[in-house]
Amino acid sequence: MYAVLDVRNLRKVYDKIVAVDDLTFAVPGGAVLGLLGGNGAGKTTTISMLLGLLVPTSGQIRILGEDMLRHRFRVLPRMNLSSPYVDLPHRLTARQNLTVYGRLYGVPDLARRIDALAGQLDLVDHLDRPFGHLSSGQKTRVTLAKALVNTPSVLLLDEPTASLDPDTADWVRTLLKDYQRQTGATILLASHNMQEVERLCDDVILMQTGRVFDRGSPAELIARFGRESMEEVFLDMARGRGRSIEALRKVEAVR
Ligand SMILES: Nc1ncnc2c1ncn2[C@@H]1O[C@H](COP(=O)(O)OP(=O)(O)OP(=O)(O)O)[C@@H](O)[C@H]1O
Repeated sequence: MYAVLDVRNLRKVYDKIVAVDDLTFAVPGGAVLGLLGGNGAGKTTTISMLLGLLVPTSGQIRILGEDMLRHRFRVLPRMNLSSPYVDLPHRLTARQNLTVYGRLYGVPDLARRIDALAGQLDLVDHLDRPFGHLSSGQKTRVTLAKALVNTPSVLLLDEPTASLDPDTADWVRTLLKDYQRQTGATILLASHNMQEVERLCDDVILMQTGRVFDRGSPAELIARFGRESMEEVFLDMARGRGRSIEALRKVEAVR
């Protein structure tokens, strides 16, 4: 099957820290892949390399068939990102910020698109307020509107519901799932929120210190770890109780 995201042997070393080590995965069109790992596992570094914000130490990245290290500007118009690390100019209003991004992406009928997103993300009353005056949850929703403004085919979500209250986080997850179903977008979701991963992801890579610890659908991982939820799977990995994919391969090789 054609992989919209195709990552091979990706590695990133910062000075002496190996942040991402031999990461390989492929995501078919329309799937949602979760990158799940604790603090410092390498999730944000991976997303930054996929977008071309960071140059990998080694490895290959193809997105929508293009080699990102050579031709990322062919693909970036069809991608977008939501991240708590994205800060928008504080003096511009939410609407002005979304207008700047919408124009950069050449979004047709932009005013209407912004109004529609504001409706979906409960931002109507905040559109004309300076971004810097918004609460952190309101800012997160503006950065989500920014991530959807160009109706991306590939959406990278780094902790998309960080700083949202549980109710808002819940309907934002529904909105993202609906977006994915309606547009067929391919989504990479980095998170340490287990509910989010269980709800949104078809496939999950458990990452630990830059490496793949295990991979499967939430149901497969829960069954393999003999647990009842992804929360328990995550705690097993964090406490060194699960089996890494390398260990699983060795077991399979012996059989
Ligand atoms: N600019 C940098 N310079 C040096 N080391 C870095 C840099 N950015 C990240 N690192 C290191 O790389 C490793 C991976 O960090 P990364 O931010 O990718 O993890 P993460 O999985 O996104 O973590 P979190 O859940 O805490 O956001 C960490 O050990 C971190 O300290």
